[in-house]
Amino acid sequence: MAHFVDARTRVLQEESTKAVLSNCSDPKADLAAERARATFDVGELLHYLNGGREKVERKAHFAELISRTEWGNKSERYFQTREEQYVHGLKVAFGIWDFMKEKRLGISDGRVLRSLVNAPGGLELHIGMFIPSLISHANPEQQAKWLPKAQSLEIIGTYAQTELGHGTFVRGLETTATYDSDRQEFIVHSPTLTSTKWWPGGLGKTATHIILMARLFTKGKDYGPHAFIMQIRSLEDHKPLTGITIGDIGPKFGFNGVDNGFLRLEYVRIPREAMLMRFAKITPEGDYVPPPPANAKASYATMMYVRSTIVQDAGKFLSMAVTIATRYTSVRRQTTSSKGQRETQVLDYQSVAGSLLPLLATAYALHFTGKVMMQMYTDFERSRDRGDFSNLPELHAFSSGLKAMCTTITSEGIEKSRLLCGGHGYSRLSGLPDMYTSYVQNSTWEGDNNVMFLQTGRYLIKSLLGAMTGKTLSGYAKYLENAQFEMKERCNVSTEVQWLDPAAQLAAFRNRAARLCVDAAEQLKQESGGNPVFEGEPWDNSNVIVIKLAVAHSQYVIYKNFMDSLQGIRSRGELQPNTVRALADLQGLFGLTVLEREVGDMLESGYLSARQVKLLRAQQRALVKAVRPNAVPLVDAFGFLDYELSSALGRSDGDVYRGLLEMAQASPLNRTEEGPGWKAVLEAQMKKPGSRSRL
Ligand SMILES: CCCCCCCCCCCCCCCCCCCCCC(=O)SCCNC(=O)CCNC(=O)[C@H](O)C(C)(C)COP(=O)(O)OP(=O)(O)OC[C@H]1O[C@@H](n2cnc3c(N)ncnc32)[C@H](O)[C@@H]1OP(=O)(O)O
Ligand SMILES: Cc1cc2nc3c(=O)[nH]c(=O)nc-3n(C[C@H](O)[C@H](O)[C@H](O)COP(=O)(O)OP(=O)(O)OC[C@H]3O[C@@H](n4cnc5c(N)ncnc54)[C@H](O)[C@@H]3O)c2cc1C
Repeated sequence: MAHFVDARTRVLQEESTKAVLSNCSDPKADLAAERARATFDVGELLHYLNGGREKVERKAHFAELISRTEWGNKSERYFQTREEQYVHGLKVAFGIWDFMKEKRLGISDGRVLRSLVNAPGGLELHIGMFIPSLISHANPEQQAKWLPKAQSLEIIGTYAQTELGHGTFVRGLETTATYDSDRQEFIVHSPTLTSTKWWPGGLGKTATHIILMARLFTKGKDYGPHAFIMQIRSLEDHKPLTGITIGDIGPKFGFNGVDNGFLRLEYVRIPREAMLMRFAKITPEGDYVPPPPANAKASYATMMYVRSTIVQDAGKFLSMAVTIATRYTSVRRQTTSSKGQRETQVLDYQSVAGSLLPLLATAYALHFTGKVMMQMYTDFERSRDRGDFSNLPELHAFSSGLKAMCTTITSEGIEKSRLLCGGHGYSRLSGLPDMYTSYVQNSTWEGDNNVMFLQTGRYLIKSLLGAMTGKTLSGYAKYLENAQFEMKERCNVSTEVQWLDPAAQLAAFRNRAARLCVDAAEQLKQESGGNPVFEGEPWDNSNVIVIKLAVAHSQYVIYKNFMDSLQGIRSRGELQPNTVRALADLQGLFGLTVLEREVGDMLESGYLSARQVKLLRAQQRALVKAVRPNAVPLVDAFGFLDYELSSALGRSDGDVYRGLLEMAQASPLNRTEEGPGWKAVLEAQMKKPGSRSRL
């Protein structure tokens, strides 16, 4: 009902309103002014990063269409209960599926749609691991039987590997698959409490089938973990099959639209053909045929695929967080130095810009590394299909370290972005809390980050030891051939501006990694009392330095990818000079920010002098300033749509306060004026006789 305000009240208020308006913020104008400062053509970069104008327009068209569907409507997004989230997540998955079928779209469009709606649900593992496992582990007959059913959603699968007792140590899995040659069947069983499968996404209430990772026993011998396909629920009434107990594992830190589940198996029989037999096989008589030695780790291939996609996506999530924080801190004004002056845009505070703009640069760095990672995985698949597994060790080392590095950077980056948004960053309506709680599991799943770093460190130390005996190295570890030379190297930068040279930055990254590799190998030798031992106590006692080495190597790789990508862009003339210049500033800012954080190692090793560190810091600060005018244009170039970000603070028009007020209206607490607590609790207590007497 309209509220009547009399004339006297209005007149009295008029003066104070005028005073407030004179320096009140105008967020839309602020954002427009930021865009006017661009030193490069935003459209050009937008199209370059997103694969061309046509793809950008296609995404906007999809967003327009799906935002009008029931499953694509995001207005209730932040107010759903867990059950609502779960059911909604399923509707989204099926909605996308049908949309793709109706419009005859391929997987790359599917990725775009999934990213636009951004509502992970019970089908994540079906798409992310069940189907990929069939493709990489099943033989042609098995693929012919299962893939059509999986691809038409006749069955829904997940990947059941982790158990209550073991996640990291895959060889320690306790679920058994014991071959019975009389009936040509496997008996799958959970022999202990700790063998209960725990965590698989979609297992709780959605999946009808699983890829089961279990220890294969035949003729009394244990052959370690292998992959099997089996049905767990009836296709008629969705109830668990005999001998199978399944359920949801309860609420989690985030990602609650997904029904991560538990599973117990009690002497369940599955046919011999349930074992995925592309590489290892079992004969009807129960003889085990191992995979060729070169692909002994072939059963781990799905994990490597997923790690590669995680690396590919890390940059996208960081870019989303940075887009929200950059737009918001450009329109957020706080504190004025003198009366009558407009308050300062918070992005102009050195403390804010100094944290946020390096994150913006990092988001670009991760974008380029994501591309390199996927290219490397695709190359591996091609050679694997020809029977050539020679690049598997490098792919494993590269994807493990980058998975750990990129997810650490992005997890921390989302949280830093949230903090930079002050109080409004704590509101779910900013989009940042949900982004954090549903992203941060990337540091744990698909291999805990420290464990993944250790895999990379192991590979690097072995490479170094090989090089010392004359072995030629290839790929990103090639620099270790010169490790002895690097031990004597000193940085030759003598002016601030020399730090802008990518070669100087790359040399520092490389030198730090090479020296750490030598140190780590030395420590491992000492712990081993001679020849390095890559397991047990000597290895465990060297974990800290090995992880440090893997971090340094991954940082070197990310920087090198950024540098090489930019060189490629330059030499192919793909972007105009102004755009390349803006990217070069980001490359420098990324490089110097990481080096600045790690100077301790380089001072300790003697590679850098205290004076060179001072010069480095000064140049890093100068680059923060250089990037500042392009901050909003550079996040605009990522091309996120408002629909995609679902953030009151990240709105592309800058109208953040209206955004907060409008989005808050959907809160279920606002359904009635008095609120749900009035009748249920407040009224009875507040009107209780004697309630006015004090405590
Ligand atoms: C919506 C509809 C839309 C439709 C549209 C469609 C759009 C499409 C959109 C797409 C949607 C996507 C959705 C995504 C969702 C994804 C969700 C992901 C969820 C994540 C799930 C998980 O979380 S699932 C479980 C993962 N669980 C692990 O990740 C365990 C880690 N644990 C280990 O991985 C091993 O345990 C560990 C440590 C290596 C030790 O393994 P180990 O003990 O056997 O080995 P050792 O350490 O002894 O090493 C012995 C030698 O093996 C070498 N080696 C080791 N591994 C190797 C390997 N992989 N390859 C080669 N070599 C390897 C090593 O380098 C040594 O080599 P060397 O001897 O020469 O030095
Ligand atoms: C949201 C989510 C979804 C998941 N989805 C699935 C799924 O679909 N399917 C599935 O099978 N699994 C799934 N997982 C399980 C996931 O893969 C494991 O949690 C992960 O691999 C880590 O294993 P863990 O939990 O046993 O940790 P642990 O190995 O117990 O780690 C605990 C700590 O010990 C350290 N540590 C462990 N081993 C070593 C070592 N050898 N050297 C040094 N340090 C070590 C780790 O660094 C960590 O700090 C999911 C997990 C999460 C959180």
